[in-house]
Amino acid sequence: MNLQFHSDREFDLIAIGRACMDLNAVEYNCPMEETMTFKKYVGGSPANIAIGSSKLGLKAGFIGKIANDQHGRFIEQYMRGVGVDTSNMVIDQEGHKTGLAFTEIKSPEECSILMYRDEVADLYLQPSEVDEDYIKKAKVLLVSGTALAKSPSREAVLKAIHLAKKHDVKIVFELDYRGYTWVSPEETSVYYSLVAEQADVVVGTRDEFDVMENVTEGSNSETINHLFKYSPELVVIKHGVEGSYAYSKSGETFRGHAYLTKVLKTFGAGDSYASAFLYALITGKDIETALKFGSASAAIVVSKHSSSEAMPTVVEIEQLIADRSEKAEQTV
Ligand SMILES: Nc1ncnc2c1ncn2[C@@H]1O[C@H](COP(=O)(O)OP(=O)(O)OP(=O)(O)O)[C@@H](O)[C@H]1O
Ligand SMILES: O=C(O)C[C@@H](O)[C@H](O)C(=O)CO
Repeated sequence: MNLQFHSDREFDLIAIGRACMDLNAVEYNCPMEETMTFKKYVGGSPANIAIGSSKLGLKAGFIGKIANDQHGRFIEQYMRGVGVDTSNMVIDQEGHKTGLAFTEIKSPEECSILMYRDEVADLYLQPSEVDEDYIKKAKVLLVSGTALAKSPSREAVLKAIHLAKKHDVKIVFELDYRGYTWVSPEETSVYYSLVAEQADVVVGTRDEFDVMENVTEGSNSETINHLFKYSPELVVIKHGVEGSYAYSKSGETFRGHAYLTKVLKTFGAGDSYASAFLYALITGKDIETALKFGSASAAIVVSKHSSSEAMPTVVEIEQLIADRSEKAEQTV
């Protein structure tokens, strides 16, 4: 199965949501309380996905609001530097700040993120700041679930989805759940369901789908039975190091295996997976190959320090896939 995209669009992918800053612990295997140094990177799931896609050679754009200060300028310059179109990044004029994510690397298996997201600029994106002429130039609109957490960003995203539908832009909904920003699980479930039912592709972890359904320990079959009654053509459910599944509306199931690697930290897996998975789909590869691309990209990023700067090239991804399939052949 291959998804079909418009071939005549200027942008392969436009992401909407937050562009923030990651402050990653420089000391490994150390609790946050004792960590003294942090290295800054651009962060925020949709920004990471735009950066990852651009490094893979896609033409990526970004819609979001950034702070009118040194941090906001750092983010815009970095994203422009890696080839992301930043013409539709809006500079906040009301004193809102850049969202921060401090990461703790207690051990490769025990990582956590401490988020500072009060009054963050990204959640103040206004519907009037979403431009129809920009959206209609895209093959894919990548929507981050966190951008639905508060108004006016919520309405800005709903407008972008409406415009994407109007211009036949494929909507990819990355659930990207960050509990901290939401008022209640019920509220999250309402907005996640609303957007997932309108999307063409929905991507998330099993836990995030449970949040969408407001259940504990939901099942993949119930998730797809529900979503395939609506717009989605493809649903991707990730299970961490256990790998991932892609389900098509036509009834096929594809399994993606994680590539085991020397893990430095676990965060960044989801964003690198999404950018390489989408790269493969948009460039016409089949779902099995897209799953391999996503898994290989994630394996590369979890072995490195950052989420954004560590995003791999196509050559690195293809090399890892080739090395592992050669090894698998040797062990048969
Ligand atoms: N420890 C690991 N080693 C190798 N690959 C991994 C590891 N953890 C995750 N992956 C790969 O990354 C994919 C996505 O991981 P996961 O399900 O943890 O997503 P996520 O929770 O969205 O990630 P994040 O931690 O960035 O939020 C997995 O399907 C797997 O292919
Ligand atoms: O999404 C965030 O706001 C934080 C990310 O930038 C961070 O690198 C991460 O969690 C990636 O999964």
